[in-house]
Amino acid sequence: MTLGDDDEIPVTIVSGTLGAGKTTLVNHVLEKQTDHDVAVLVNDMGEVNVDARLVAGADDDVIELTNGCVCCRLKDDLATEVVRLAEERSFDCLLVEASGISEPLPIARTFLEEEAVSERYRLDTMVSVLDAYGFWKEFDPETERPNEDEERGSESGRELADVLVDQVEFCDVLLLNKCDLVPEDALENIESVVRELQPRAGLHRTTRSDIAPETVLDTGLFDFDAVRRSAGWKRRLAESHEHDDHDHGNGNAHGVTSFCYESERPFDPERFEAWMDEWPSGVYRAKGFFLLSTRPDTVMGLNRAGPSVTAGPIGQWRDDDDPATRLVFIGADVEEEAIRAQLDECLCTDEEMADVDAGESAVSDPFPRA
Ligand SMILES: Nc1nc2c(ncn2[C@@H]2O[C@H](COP(=O)(O)OP(=O)(O)OP(=O)(O)O)[C@@H](O)[C@H]2O)c(=O)[nH]1
Repeated sequence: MTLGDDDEIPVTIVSGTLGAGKTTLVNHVLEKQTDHDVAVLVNDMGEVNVDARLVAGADDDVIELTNGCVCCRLKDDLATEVVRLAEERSFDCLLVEASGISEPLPIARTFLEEEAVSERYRLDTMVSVLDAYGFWKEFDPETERPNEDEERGSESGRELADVLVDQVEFCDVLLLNKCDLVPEDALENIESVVRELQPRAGLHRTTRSDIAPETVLDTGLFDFDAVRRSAGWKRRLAESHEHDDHDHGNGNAHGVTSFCYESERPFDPERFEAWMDEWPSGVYRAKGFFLLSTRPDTVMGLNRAGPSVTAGPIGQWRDDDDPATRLVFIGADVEEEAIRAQLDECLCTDEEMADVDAGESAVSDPFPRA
């Protein structure tokens, strides 16, 4: 059955480099939109899809695709899931959040070329969330780099920059995010570089991806013919066909590796905070949630991307939850075994647990309260 234009569900694909602010944007849109019933599909590269939990209202409206990159390894899953979604429930917009290592073009192709998908969906808006702070450091040779950049390693930095160029080139709406961290003159420079790469897109400066939902939902902005005419698109389309054959779904794409630390035993707040202050080299992205001995009922969230760190309560564990720490670490040359051992050292000992249970613990809890 071929559906008419009006029946096709508009699709917004949100892409952007690791930690740029994609989940923040999705949450923002879900919170603020009133005109549309939005379904969300999130893809995360770790074995645990912490993004699904970090998206507000994650219960019913968020579909997860885990343990791979939606642009290659999970491509068939993506097609199957979105077709199933359209058959099972009615909604009037689909928001796809790609993992920070996904390239947007192969995802777009699923919506354009897979018949079962394209007869139900209409590719509507390609959104790129750009980490203006990261872009500033990557492209401005004058910039004095903070220590953490040296930790990232130049090779992976270069490869990530390639992905970034793709993301700037093929989008309809571009959020220049994290503007709070970048000085005005640098922002002007970035804007002019971005304009050269992509004169067609609507460019918006944002902090915490704060933008009106109608800027990214059902905009009608995606224009395949215009995009196809650009030389870059043809080249990338050819490359992305080749790219189908290789798998970068095991957390080793673009020189980036990841692992997930899990434990049902809570952290001692003082030791865990001290460990966070030290921070392991090579890790430039971390996210997920953790247990603290002092707050057994609270879901504590950790989100770190470059200089942005938040660690604090994000909710209460529910009855059907399985409380545990699940932290995903992403970076270049990440020393997984050493980090696991350090985190194990932060876990409460049996004695400390007994003190906490008996209400006799003298430990201080430096983390923020709700
Ligand atoms: N200072 C600052 N921090 C921000 C801004 N936007 C997002 N963040 C923080 O950056 C971190 C990463 O944001 P997310 O929305 O999780 O990023 P993401 O693109 O979904 O990350 P991945 O899915 O891992 O690629 C979080 O700690 C956010 O609170 C911003 O405009 N300014």
